[in-house]
Amino acid sequence: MDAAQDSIFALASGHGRAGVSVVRLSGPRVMAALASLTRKSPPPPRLASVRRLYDPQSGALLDEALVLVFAAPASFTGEDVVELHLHGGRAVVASVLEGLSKIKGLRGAEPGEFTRRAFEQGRMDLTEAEAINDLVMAQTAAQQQQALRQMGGALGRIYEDWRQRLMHAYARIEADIDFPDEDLPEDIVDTLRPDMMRLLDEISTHLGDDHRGERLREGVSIVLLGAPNVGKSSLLNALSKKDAAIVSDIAGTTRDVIEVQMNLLGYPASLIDTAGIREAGDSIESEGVRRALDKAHQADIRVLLLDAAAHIIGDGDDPGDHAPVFDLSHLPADLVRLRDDADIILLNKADQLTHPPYGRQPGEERLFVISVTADRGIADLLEALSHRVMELCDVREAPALTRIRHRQALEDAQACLQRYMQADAEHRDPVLAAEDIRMAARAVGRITGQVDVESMLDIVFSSFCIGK
Ligand SMILES: Nc1nc2c(c(=O)[nH]1)N(C=O)[C@@H](CNc1ccc(C(=O)N[C@@H](CCC(=O)O)C(=O)O)cc1)CN2
Ligand SMILES: Nc1nc2c(ncn2[C@@H]2O[C@H](COP(=O)(O)OP(=O)(O)OP(=O)(O)O)[C@@H](O)[C@H]2O)c(=O)[nH]1
Ligand SMILES: [Mg+2]
Repeated sequence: MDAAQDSIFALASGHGRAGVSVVRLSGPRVMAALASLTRKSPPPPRLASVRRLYDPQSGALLDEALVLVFAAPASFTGEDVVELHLHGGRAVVASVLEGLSKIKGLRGAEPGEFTRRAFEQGRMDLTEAEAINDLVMAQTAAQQQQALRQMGGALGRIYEDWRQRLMHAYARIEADIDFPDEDLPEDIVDTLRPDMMRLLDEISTHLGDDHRGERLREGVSIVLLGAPNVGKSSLLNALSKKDAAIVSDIAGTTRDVIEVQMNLLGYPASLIDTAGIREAGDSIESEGVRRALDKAHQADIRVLLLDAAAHIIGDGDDPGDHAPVFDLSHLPADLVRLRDDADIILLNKADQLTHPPYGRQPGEERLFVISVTADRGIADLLEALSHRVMELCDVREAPALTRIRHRQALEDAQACLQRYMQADAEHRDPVLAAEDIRMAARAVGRITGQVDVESMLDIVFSSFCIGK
C-alpha cells in the first residue's frame, strides 16, 4: 500500500493533564475507524456531536467525546479527517490511541505528517507548510507575526513570481534556439538582460538582509562572558528573573553553559551564562571554558563583564572628585582576542566604589556601570539589550527570508544568474544561457516545493510535532 493511502492518527494537543485533548485522524479509512470506535453512523461533516467511544476489540467504554468529521477535500489535509475531542488526561488518551492502533489500515502519524499531506494534496506550498511549524513554535509576538505572514503565502508568492519570470525567460531563449528569427538580428540573451539584471538585484537584496528573518525565527543569542566571579550568573538570574544559575563567591562556580529564553519587547532571545574564563584548574573547568569560547564565537550579542573595582583608576574618593576613570587594558587574554567594538561591556559590583556612576557612561554607547546585587543600572542595561535584539531581527522588508534552506536555494539561483550575466556577448552559447536560467528556476522552485523536493520532504517535516 502506498504510504499516502495509509490512514494516520495522533494526539494533536499537548501531553499530560488537560481540559480537552484532541486526537486527529486523516485518510481514506478514518470514517470506517470512527464507526468501529462509536458503533454508530458518523455525524454529518462539521457538526460537533457527542459520542461514546469503545475499544474496538474488548468493547470497553473509553470516553464520551466530542466528534468532528471533515469530509475530503474540505479539510486541513484535503483527506477525510476525524477529530476526537477527548476528556483530557493520560489514561483516556492512551486508551483511545491504543484502540485506534488495533484498527486495520490505521497507524500512528510521523512528525509533521498531517501538514505533509496538506502539502502533497496541493493545499499549500512548502513555505506555507514550514510556516505552520513556525507558528506552533513561536514564543513571541514578532515570531508569531512573521509565521502568520508566511503562512498566508506572502513569501511563497515572491518566490513563485521569481520562478515564473525565469521560466518565461527560459521559454523565450528556447524558442529562439529552435526557431531563430532571421529578420531580428537582436540577440535574445541580450534582450532579456535588463529583466534578469532586475531579478538578480531583487534576489540579492532579499539575501542581503543580515539574516534578520532567520534570527527572528531562531532567536537572538546573548552570551555573558568574563573572568570567574565577576557576577555573570547573578546577572543571568537578575535579567531573566529566574533562579536559573548557581551563584557563589567561589571563583569557577559555573562550568557548563546555561541558557534561558527571554521575550524582549516581543522579540526572542536566549540569554547564555558561561564558565568564567581563566587558566582552568581542572579538566572539567577547562572544558567549560572551551564551551564558553565556543558560545562567544556563535553569539549575536556578546556581553563582557568586568569587576568595576579592578578596572578603575582613582575611584573618586573625595566627594568633589570627577567620576572614576576606567581602564580596560588588562582583560583576560581570551577576552581580548575575541573582543570587538560591538560588544557590550559591563563594570559590575560598582556598589564597592565610593561614588559609582551607575548606568550608561557618557559618550560610550556600550559601556555600563552596574551592580547586580544592589539592582543598579540593570533596567538601563535591559532596555539597551532589548533595543539591540530588536535591531538585529527587525525585518525592514517583509516578508523576509526565514530559513537556511531558502537561503541556500536562492544562493544557487543567484550563482546561475550571475553566470548568465557575465557571459561575454561575443562568445555566448545560447544553449548554455538557457541552461543557466533553467537551473536558476529549478533552485527557486525547490523553495516552494514546485520541483525536485521528494528527497528533502523527510528533512523538512521531521522537525514538526507529531500530530501537526
Ligand atoms: N480542531 C482543530 N483546530 C485547528 C486545526 C485542526 O485541524 N483542528 N488546525 C490545523 O491543524 C488549524 C486550523 N486549520 C484548518 C484549516 C482548514 C480546515 C478546513 O477544513 N478547510 C476547508 C474548509 C474551509 C471552510 O470551512 O471555509 C477547506 O479549505 O476546504 C480546517 C482546519 C488550527 N486549529
Ligand atoms: N558586591 C557585589 N557582589 C556581587 C555583585 N554581583 C555578584 N556579586 C557576587 O559575586 C559573587 C560571584 O557571583 P557569580 O554570579 O556566581 O559570578 P560568576 O561570574 O557567575 O562566577 P563563575 O561562575 O565562577 O564564573 C557572588 O558572591 C555574588 O553574590 C555585585 O553587583 N556587587
Ligand atoms: Mg557563574
